[in-house]
Amino acid sequence: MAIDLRSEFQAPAVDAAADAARRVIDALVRSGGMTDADMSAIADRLNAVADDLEAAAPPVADRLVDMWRGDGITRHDPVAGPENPIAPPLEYSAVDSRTIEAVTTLGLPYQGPPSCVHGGVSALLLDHTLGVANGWAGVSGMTAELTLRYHRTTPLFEPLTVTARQVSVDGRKIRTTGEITAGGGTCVSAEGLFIAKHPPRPR
Ligand SMILES: CCCCCCCC(=O)SCCNC(=O)CCNC(=O)[C@H](O)C(C)(C)COP(=O)(O)OP(=O)(O)OC[C@H]1O[C@@H](n2cnc3c(N)ncnc32)[C@H](O)[C@@H]1OP(=O)(O)O
Repeated sequence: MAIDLRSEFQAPAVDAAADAARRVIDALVRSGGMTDADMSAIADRLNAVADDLEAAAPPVADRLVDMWRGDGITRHDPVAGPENPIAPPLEYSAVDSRTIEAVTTLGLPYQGPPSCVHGGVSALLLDHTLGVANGWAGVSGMTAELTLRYHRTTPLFEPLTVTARQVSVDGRKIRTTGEITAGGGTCVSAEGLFIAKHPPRPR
């Protein structure tokens, strides 16, 4: 049975605000200049929201400590972080003791070729997912090499499955593979070399 890999910490109101920001980003990209909305007024309203947030935000050093509390999966990262509006976010489940997966559908903010996912976004999703698979398997590290093969374009607006599996651990060298599939076919495959080393968590 799939195991949900969410962080031990939850903050539903923060996640709801990040979801709202994702909607705003998506709607802005979708609108562009083809809108009857008063974009100057919208810019004023969005800046007012940012003013409120900035006025109440903690010092960055304090927030960094908060971001890195606990030892499990993070909530702030740009791939799976529910509190980071640039994350889709992916929601991981464990497939087995060394394999994880997430299903996501990406929209216009992540576009590269027409109606397709940007190759750099695919690389981001895979790098992070390989890293999380390592954490799940029990030995993790930093990306030293990431080799990607783009087999076919990765569609927007369709469910994508992002999978990663830790293949081997040899001393400090961790080898991990992954792929993004759509409709059962492989769009992007990845091979990563990770070195078991971690910058200290801010405390
Ligand atoms: C849960 C969260 C998941 C997050 C996943 C996200 C992943 C990331 O984004 S990590 C950020 C991106 N990566 C980085 O910034 C890494 C930057 N690089 C570094 O910090 C270092 O070069 C690092 C850690 C990779 C290796 O440094 P260091 O610990 O000094 O390794 P070092 O002692 O030189 O080498 C150890 C072994 O690895 C090998 N190695 C190191 N780097 C590489 C490389 N790029 N390619 C091939 N082999 C390498 C060495 O040859 C050596 O092998 P051997 O033991 O056989 O001689």
